[in-house]
Amino acid sequence: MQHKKIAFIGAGNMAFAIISGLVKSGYPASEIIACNKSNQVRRQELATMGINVELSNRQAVEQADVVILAVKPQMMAEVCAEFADVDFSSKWVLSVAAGISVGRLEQLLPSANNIVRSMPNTPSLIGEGLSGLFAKKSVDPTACQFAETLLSAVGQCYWVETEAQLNQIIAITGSSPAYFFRFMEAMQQSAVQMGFSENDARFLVQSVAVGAAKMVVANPNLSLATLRENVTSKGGTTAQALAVFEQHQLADTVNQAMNAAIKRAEEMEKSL
Ligand SMILES: NC(=O)C1=CN([C@@H]2O[C@H](COP(=O)(O)OP(=O)(O)OC[C@H]3O[C@@H](n4cnc5c(N)ncnc54)[C@H](O)[C@@H]3O)[C@@H](O)[C@H]2O)C=CC1
Ligand SMILES: O=C(O)[C@@H]1CCC=N1
Repeated sequence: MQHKKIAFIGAGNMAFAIISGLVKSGYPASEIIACNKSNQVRRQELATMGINVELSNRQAVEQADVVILAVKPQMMAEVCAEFADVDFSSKWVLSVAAGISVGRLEQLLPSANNIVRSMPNTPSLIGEGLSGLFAKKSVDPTACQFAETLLSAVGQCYWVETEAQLNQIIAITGSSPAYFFRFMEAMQQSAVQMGFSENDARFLVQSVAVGAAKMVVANPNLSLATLRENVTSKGGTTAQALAVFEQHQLADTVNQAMNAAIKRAEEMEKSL
């Protein structure tokens, strides 16, 4: 990848995941600037990795070829106001924020004409991320390519045609690591109630989660339904467990949850 100067505005969980992946993939730490006003421990951690740590968002932006907006959506307007008058015409912008549309970013940074919106996820921290990407047709293809190469350092990329689809990606891959964690948490709680220690319950649950996920990947020709059916002996234990999920309308619950995530992203787009 061409080594451009990249400034991360906000260096919390998501930015740290991307920065770690970039450095691991060989991107020079000296070409990365990270700005994180409120977390001294994180700044120290970044400095130890050889990242240039800046306290001023504006100074970080001024030095950069590529600006990655990685603050909480609720902070975005306030943070962009600090450098709204910087000339962005030769800079590329990559936002990872949920619920901030390209149109809104164009308002916040009027001279920016190459804005790519993305929706990464936290498995990026271990190189297993999935990032949705969206850009208007007018955006420089080299900026799109750079964004894709950058996010490929921490996982896989998936371009969407419309910005509305990026909100769907939030529900499908951005928020969803938490759905799986919640499910595993519930299984762990149940195992603890049976008398297993927290540690043993976690070991058992995480082992099966990894095994099940690897089976999905290893068997692209088997549908998820077939993989489920292969576990489910007629009149056996799994059938009884799955029947309880059905009684409680698992599929409908998941559908409602994912639509709630999309609705929230749309509300944020209107209010932020
Ligand atoms: N956590 C996740 O799974 C995902 C998060 N995102 C997006 O990433 C963005 C960041 O989220 P997280 O990393 O989870 O949040 P976070 O709270 O871990 O990180 C935000 C960071 O911004 C820093 N910050 C606050 N005010 C600042 C300011 N004025 N100037 C510079 N830095 C400032 C904070 O110290 C904090 O470390 C959000 O917009 C979120 O929508 C996107 C995909 C997944
Ligand atoms: O919960 C959120 O709003 C962010 C976006 C996707 C994951 N975390």
